Amino acid sequence: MARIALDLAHAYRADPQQDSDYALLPLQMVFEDGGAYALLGPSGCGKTTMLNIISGLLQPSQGTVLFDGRDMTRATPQQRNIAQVFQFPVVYDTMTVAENLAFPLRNRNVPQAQIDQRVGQIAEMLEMSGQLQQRAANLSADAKQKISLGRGLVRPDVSAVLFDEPLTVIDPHLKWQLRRKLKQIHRELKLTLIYVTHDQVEALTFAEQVVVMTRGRAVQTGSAAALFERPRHTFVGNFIGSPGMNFLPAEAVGGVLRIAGRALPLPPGLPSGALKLGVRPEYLRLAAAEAAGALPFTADKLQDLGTHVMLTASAGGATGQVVKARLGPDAVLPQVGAPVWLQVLGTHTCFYRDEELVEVGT
Ligand SMILES: Nc1ncnc2c1ncn2[C@@H]1O[C@H](COP(=O)(O)OP(=O)(O)OP(=O)(O)O)[C@@H](O)[C@H]1O
Repeated sequence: MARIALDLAHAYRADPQQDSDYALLPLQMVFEDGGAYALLGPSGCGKTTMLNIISGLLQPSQGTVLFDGRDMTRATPQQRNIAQVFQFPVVYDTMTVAENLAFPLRNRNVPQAQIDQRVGQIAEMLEMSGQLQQRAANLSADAKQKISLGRGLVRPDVSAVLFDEPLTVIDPHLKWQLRRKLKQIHRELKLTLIYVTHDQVEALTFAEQVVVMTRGRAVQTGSAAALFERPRHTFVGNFIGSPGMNFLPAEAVGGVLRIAGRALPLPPGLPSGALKLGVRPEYLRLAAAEAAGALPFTADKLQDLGTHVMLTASAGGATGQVVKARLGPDAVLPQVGAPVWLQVLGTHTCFYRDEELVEVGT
């Protein structure tokens, strides 16, 4: 296992001139030894580029990759001792499941007794013990991908195991089981795992630390709770959560907070000027008319989602801003088309300037 430190940037084109020429803008990042990380972001944000730079399939156009303080920037994947699991199964059809799992160990002349022990352990973790003697050729795509996962995890001495969207081909129900399984495997094997995905549920269930990326930038690294509670960037607020955070344009001026033509009490510590107020649907509560920290909206839509009702409401005035509020079972539901007051200020409310979080004591 290794502590992996990146201090680099990458452009696929020579002589990059502007931010958009970079697949990865200059970044510093550390993956601690034994940690479970996810790289999360939309298509094209640079996840695979970062993964390939860690594995050694790609050399960064500038900067360094350190493993335990050693410069590995120019080292090959073999020298880095990395295991990789890709989107699609990489298995030998003519071999049995056991032979496939043993392959990475046999390649490194690990003694047979150790191979048997480790293959048995991994097969048990992946619930494949009953299939060890079956030929891989006869297995389903799901089972083959489980073998690929097992082959990635079988060597105890790797620097890290890298996963590139490994559950894409997996049936949705099994996917859910495997996500939880991988988390358990991480706890038991204590390998450094780095997992690329564009699926927030996958990232948040699997990883201890999620690196949220957009357009070549790692905008926040944090636990699921931190990304939910204190998104450091509006992109994170919007990308994490379903639906994402609500944002309202605001202005701190003359000792008040102006939003949608109304003046609210100014939270302490907030700098003056243009801001965005961010509040998650989970924290946007119904309020009494004219309550402090609340704003009037019009109830546009109510969706009963079984465990809760999702209210869609719009602010009056020039902004016409639309927000979503997740109403609990005790909420007195407004009539569609009727005015509704929503509590926008509270301990969970965040403020953003130039899309970055402003730290305040609300
Ligand atoms: N070999 C390449 N040559 C030129 N540009 C590339 C190459 N690979 C990726 N890019 C560009 O670099 C940027 C980042 O791509 P990357 O594949 O790292 O993103 P990603 O987040 O992994 O996306 P996806 O989820 O679609 O795989 C994109 O703009 C992409 O078009």
